[in-house]
Amino acid sequence: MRNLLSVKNLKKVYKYKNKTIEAVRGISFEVNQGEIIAFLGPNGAGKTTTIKSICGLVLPTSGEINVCGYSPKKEPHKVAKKLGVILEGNRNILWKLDVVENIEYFAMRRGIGKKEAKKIAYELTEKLNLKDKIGIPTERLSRGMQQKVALGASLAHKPQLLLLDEPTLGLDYEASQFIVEYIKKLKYENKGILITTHQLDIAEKVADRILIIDKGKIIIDKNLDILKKEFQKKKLMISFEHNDLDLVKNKLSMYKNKYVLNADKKEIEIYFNDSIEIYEIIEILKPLKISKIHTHTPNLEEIFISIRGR
Ligand SMILES: Nc1ncnc2c1ncn2[C@@H]1O[C@H](COP(=O)(O)OP(=O)(O)OP(=O)(O)O)[C@@H](O)[C@H]1O
Repeated sequence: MRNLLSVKNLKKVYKYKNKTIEAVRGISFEVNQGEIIAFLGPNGAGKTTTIKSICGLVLPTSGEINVCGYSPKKEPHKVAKKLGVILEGNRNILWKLDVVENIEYFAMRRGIGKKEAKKIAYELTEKLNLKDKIGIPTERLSRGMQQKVALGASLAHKPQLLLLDEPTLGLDYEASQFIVEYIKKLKYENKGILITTHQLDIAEKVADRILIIDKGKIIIDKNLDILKKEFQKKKLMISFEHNDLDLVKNKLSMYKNKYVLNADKKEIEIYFNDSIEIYEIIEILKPLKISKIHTHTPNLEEIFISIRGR
């Protein structure tokens, strides 16, 4: 798998009036071909600063960034040819131009000839389902359509690495779904994609790997399936042949903070630290006629909440 982006020990300190803000505090990560990474974190965690540093829009305080072999600081034009970017708020499109003109314009700006740029523009317009919007200035399109235009513009020069900052922000279900499916297809064109979002369901649908940043530091960098498995281990659901959960309550008096009773489903959810503890709990509950023990696969939202809770 070829490496498309490497970020090493990136730091960014903003100075504003008398204040210094450590927005990014020494982060390192990589993006490879055919990989979609969800870059998650609370407001102000440092996501946009990182993305802007990769694009060369923010000058890092220290650290190294390498995009397909080039440095954003020393070789910005070469980096621009390899990178497709959607920044928050669609700033990479021209509002008076229609979809074809936008894509054509951005393709030519990245060095593609006029004839080829036109061809790409029509192809992408078709793929993005925007053919019937040709001739309409982008400012007159809906938010979802504008976002498709932005995606088209970011793909105009066939970049290898895509940085998408909140690509589905403010979009309805259908438009978000379209963008998600489109992004997934790009992975099979061997592109590498870094996507920031606060919509954890979107991250879960699209990502192979989860990168979580908090207060300028990476706290998680893991494959989504592995992350789910790790968190899965910590919770078990146990149901009984009867629905007398008071019996269960009495038996578990020693483990008061470890379980939640789920009366309508006749089951308990047990949170445990290690296999010894869960073995002990099961031994205690055995006489109450357990009918089923099953694990729960957490969704990304549950994982995120539990990481933040730590
Ligand atoms: N130009 C700037 N000057 C001063 N401080 C800044 C500047 N840009 C960002 N910051 C600060 O840097 C920190 C990180 O901001 P950043 O926009 O990178 O976070 P984020 O993770 O993208 O947040 P959000 O999810 O809200 O978009 C914040 O404390 C922010 O106020």
